[in-house]
Amino acid sequence: MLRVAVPNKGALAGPASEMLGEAGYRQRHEQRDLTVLDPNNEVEFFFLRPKDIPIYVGSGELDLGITGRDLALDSGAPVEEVLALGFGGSTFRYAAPAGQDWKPADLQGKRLATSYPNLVRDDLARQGVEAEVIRLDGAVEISIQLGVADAIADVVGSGRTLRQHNLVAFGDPICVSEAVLVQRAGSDAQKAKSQLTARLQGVVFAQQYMMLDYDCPRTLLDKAVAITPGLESPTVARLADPDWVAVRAMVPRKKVNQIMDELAEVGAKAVLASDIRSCRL
Ligand SMILES: Nc1ncnc2c1ncn2[C@@H]1O[C@H](COP(=O)(O)OP(=O)(O)OP(=O)(O)O)[C@@H](O)[C@H]1O
Ligand SMILES: O=P(O)(O)OC[C@H]1O[C@H](OP(=O)(O)OP(=O)(O)O)[C@H](O)[C@@H]1O
Ligand SMILES: [Mg+2]
Repeated sequence: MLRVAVPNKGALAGPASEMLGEAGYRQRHEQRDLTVLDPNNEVEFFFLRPKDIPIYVGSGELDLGITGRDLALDSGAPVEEVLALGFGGSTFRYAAPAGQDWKPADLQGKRLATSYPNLVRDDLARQGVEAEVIRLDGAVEISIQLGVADAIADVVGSGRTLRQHNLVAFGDPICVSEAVLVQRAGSDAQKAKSQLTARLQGVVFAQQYMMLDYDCPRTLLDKAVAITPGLESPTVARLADPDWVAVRAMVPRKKVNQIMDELAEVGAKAVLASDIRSCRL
């Protein structure tokens, strides 16, 4: 039985469970359930705090876990990334009161509040800056106005929380994070682990691509295929009208509208874009 850790709360919990559901795994119905058995797939899921997940996986108690890259690094646990999952994207940054042009060197001798003390200490050491690191559990952005810190290092998503507290981020991001699937560093390749990884990879990939279908005059096919080369090569099917063909190709989701414009420009008709739920390449 494969044992897999999944975030039980916070920013990663919902998307992680959705992705596992999309990959065909049974997920919990009750928010409070701490375990779910999926006997058909021979997997047991453990719903844990995302911060604790690297500890369980690093100790070898659990085979795989979903957590944030930033949390995995801060934990210092011996885990390695198997797959980046494409959700929970954030940066981890220094921030301080607006109105001054802050640089990391300005942190010398200052009090710096954070929930990720190891990540911060490592970065300060790399930059040769000595600062007092104050460890807080959350709501770090308020610590400056409450007088316990001069600057912070915290997760930035949309940037809204920083703006609300009149703080500005500065310096290069300490970490560019997203949700990741981790295993114990150096652990063996195992069939059950590879199967779960491949299924998640299929969902991650499907979310990055869309399927395009369109009709195209046979004389313009080469131009259209150059716009939508597909992964291997697009599928081209005959239509009842011998002068026309139907084309089907996967395209990167981010470029889909631009590609549809280009196809329309070369003379394609009935251009349809649809979501892909999962795929195996
Ligand atoms: N606003 C956000 N946008 C994107 N990712 C975020 C955001 N907030 C947190 N994350 C990511 O989610 C992970 C952990 O955050 P989460 O809020 O789930 O845990 P936590 O803050 O430790 O728990 P708690 O909320 O109970 O204190 C990190 O990897 C972080 O990068
Ligand atoms: O840039 P934004 O989109 O505003 O998001 C960033 C905020 O989100 C997270 O907080 P969370 O909700 O996890 O609360 P916490 O501080 O208690 O962990 C993070 O710690 C920041 O405070
Ligand atoms: Mg949080």
